[in-house]
Amino acid sequence: MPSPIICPSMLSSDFANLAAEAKRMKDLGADYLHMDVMDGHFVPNLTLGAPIIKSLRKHTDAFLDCHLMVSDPGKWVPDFHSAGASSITFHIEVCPTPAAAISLIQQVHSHGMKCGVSVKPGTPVDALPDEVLRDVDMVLVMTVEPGFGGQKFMEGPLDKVRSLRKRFPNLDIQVDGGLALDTIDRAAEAGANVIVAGTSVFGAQDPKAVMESFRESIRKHSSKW
Ligand SMILES: O=C(CO)[C@H](O)[C@H](O)COP(=O)(O)O
Ligand SMILES: [Fe+2]
Repeated sequence: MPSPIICPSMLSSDFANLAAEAKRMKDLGADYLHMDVMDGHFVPNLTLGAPIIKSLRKHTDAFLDCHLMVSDPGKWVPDFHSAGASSITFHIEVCPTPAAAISLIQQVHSHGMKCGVSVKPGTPVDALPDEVLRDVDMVLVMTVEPGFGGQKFMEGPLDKVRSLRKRFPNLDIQVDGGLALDTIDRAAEAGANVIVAGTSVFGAQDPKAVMESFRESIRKHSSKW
């Protein structure tokens, strides 16, 4: 049974103190640090790229879970590898065919990184065929439109989580967007075990308690998956 993996989204951290924020989250129990990479093209926002990952890597041995919201992820794989990224999650919407997705997954793996594949809220689960899912380490089901932190959680995408969990009982299924104390149970019940949260963790009085509640919710629901 997949175990809980809690990933604070550094998008909500104080970027001017990124190394200290990373250490704080690790010390409070984070499993992964989620790094939102946006190119101003695939999504209408710009955030960070490989140079920031490289700077941060000098200060932490944390698992850097890089969510690439970019139109041409393959172009950036070598840079993220050299920078010290632990994993790359790309969006299936940028792949013209399943073969293109499989080739990208192979490229990421050949650079020694884990690879995830993500779907936007409006993308059907059929966009993720078995031959793609067999090759990935994680699937990311977006529960907001990618581009910005602090948005309202969307319930609809949880049907995709349910269907993926039925098909792949051992797969790491990540959800991202609007995860908080009032939404975690729905995501965990549906079958998500990897939780990204920015606003609800960084905005909390007690981020450690929030992360521990997420973990508890997954433990509670995973026995019924
Ligand atoms: O990928 C993202 C946005 O595209 C972020 O990871 C996500 O929005 C996290 O922020 P919050 O928890 O505040 O919703
Ligand atoms: Fe993200």
